[in-house]
Amino acid sequence: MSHGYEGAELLERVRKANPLVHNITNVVVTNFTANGLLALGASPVMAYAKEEVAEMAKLAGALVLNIGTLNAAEVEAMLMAGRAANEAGVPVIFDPVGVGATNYRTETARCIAEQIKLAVVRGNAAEIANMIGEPWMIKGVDAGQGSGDVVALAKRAAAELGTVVAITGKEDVVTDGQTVYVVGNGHPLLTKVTGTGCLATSVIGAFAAVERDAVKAAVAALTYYGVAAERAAAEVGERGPGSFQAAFLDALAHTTADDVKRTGRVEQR
Ligand SMILES: Nc1ncnc2c1ncn2[C@@H]1O[C@H](COP(=O)(O)OP(=O)(O)OP(=O)(O)O)[C@@H](O)[C@H]1O
Ligand SMILES: Cc1ncsc1CCO
Ligand SMILES: [Mg+2]
Repeated sequence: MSHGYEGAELLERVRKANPLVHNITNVVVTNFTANGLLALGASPVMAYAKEEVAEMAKLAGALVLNIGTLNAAEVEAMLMAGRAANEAGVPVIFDPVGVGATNYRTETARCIAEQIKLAVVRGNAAEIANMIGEPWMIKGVDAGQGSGDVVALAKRAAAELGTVVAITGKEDVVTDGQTVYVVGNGHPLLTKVTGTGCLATSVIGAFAAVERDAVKAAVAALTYYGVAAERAAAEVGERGPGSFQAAFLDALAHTTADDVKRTGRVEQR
């Protein structure tokens, strides 16, 4: 799929299926995540109460867990939702926000990875390294980060976690520990809007809802996402992050399968 061809087909499947994506996510990105999923053509729902999360997770096409602003009640709800999703065969996607910054985050993330069968873990390089106890700077992830190192890190993480791992950054790396894909699309303005990583994780959820091969789903999602970002950046020109955020939501809605086919840059490593 060197030209994003398979990913293009998957984008059409997402839009046709309009999958329900159940998010238990952080308070910073909730609205942006819901709007991004709507723009894509999926159906977002946020539900956090332990009285309803299991029921909602079973209804959904995918469950997305994000520990960005975690607390004890929410972690309990995530585990309940995750177990219900696992029982119902609903793919669970995990975003280990800020793992390594505090012991609570690190312990919680590892607990979720141990107790819940995860389809994809999506984080930046520092978060993925910290998931498996490897030292990695929390800040300055992009500084001098050779993609070769990130590929090796992603493979180690996938092997240790027993799940597909997606590391985002200048290039996105997706692997099940064996096959590795690198997505070249994206734009630096994505790093100037909060929650673009979190939304990427939820978009992977929408693709995983219609494609059981989690590597394919994650590659297709991130290619589409990067292509949309490039389109938005071209539209905003010299204007800044605020304009980009709005243009990016528009681009998520307007980016077509054909755009992905033409401008997607995916290579197998
Ligand atoms: N330097 C860059 N150039 C192009 N695209 C980038 C760059 N850095 C990140 N991206 C893209 O930005 C999106 C978010 O990835 P990133 O790794 O920044 O997530 P994150 O650190 O979890 O972000 P957040 O926690 O703010 O949501 C991805 O689609 C990724 O490809
Ligand atoms: C800024 C911030 N703080 C906790 S979560 C979050 C959004 C990025 O994930
Ligand atoms: Mg993040």
